[in-house]
Amino acid sequence: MKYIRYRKEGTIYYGVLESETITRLDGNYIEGPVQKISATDSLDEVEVLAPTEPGQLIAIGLNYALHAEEQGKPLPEEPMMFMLSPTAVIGHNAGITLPTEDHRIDYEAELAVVIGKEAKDVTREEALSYVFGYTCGNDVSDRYLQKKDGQYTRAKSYATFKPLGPVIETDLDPSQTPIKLSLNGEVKQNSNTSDLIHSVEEILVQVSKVMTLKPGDVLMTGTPSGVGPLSPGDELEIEIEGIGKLRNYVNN
Ligand SMILES: O=C(O)/C=C/C(=O)CC(=O)CC(=O)O
Repeated sequence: MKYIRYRKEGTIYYGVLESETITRLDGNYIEGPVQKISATDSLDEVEVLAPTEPGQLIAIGLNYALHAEEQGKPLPEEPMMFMLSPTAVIGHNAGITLPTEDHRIDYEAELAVVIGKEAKDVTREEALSYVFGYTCGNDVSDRYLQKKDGQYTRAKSYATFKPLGPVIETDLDPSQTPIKLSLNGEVKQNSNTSDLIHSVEEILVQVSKVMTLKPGDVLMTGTPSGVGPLSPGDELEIEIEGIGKLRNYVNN
C-alpha cells in the first residue's frame, strides 16, 4: 500500500495512491486506523507533501562499507546514531536551498524507515512490527561544517536539507531493495539495502535501547557510496524500488 500526504486548494489530505489516482482517507494514517472515503484526486493536480511530519529524525552514519571507505572512515561496530532537525524536512518536488556556495554540500540517498507505533527496547524478532513503512530520503550534508564541528547536527539540519517521499510504502523488504540516485540524469549512487552493515532490525534494536520512538518518527539508514556535491539548478532523483521516485531540485 502506498500512503500519500498532499495539499489541494489549500487543504491537506491523506490518501492511498494507486497508479495516478489518490483515494482520500478519513484521517492521518500515522495516527491510527483509517478508512478510504469516496473522494478521489488525480496525482498531477496535487502538491505532494512529505509523507510524515516526524517528531524525531534519527540517522545512522557510515552504514555502507564503500561509503565509509570513500569518506576515509573506519566501519562503526555499532550503528552510529545522530539526530537531525525535523524542521529540515521537505517533500517531493520541493527545492533544496544551499545556505552558502562556499562549502561543499552533498546529496546522500537513503532508505528512510517510518515508525508506526511507540517503540522502546524492542527485540530483533519483533523490530519490523514497529515499522509503519518506508520512504526515500536525502540526507543533504554540508561537508565543511561536518568536518569543522566533528559532529553532524549543524551540517545536516539546515531548512530543506531533508527531502522525504513521495509516499510511504508498507509492503517492502528492507533487506533486499535497490536504491539509486541520479543527478541531472546521471546515475551517481547505485546500491542495494542488502549492503547495509547494520540492518533495519539492528538499527531499531539499538536506537530503541536509547530513546522511545513515536509514530511518525523517521530513521534514516545511511547512504551508499557515490556521494557528491550539489550546485544551484541541479535536479535530483532518488529511486527505491517498490517506493518510487523522490524528485527535488536545488534552488538558484
Ligand atoms: O565524518 C565524516 O567525515 C563523514 C561521515 C559521513 O560521510 C557519514 C554521513 O554523512 C552519513 C552517512 O554515512 O549516511
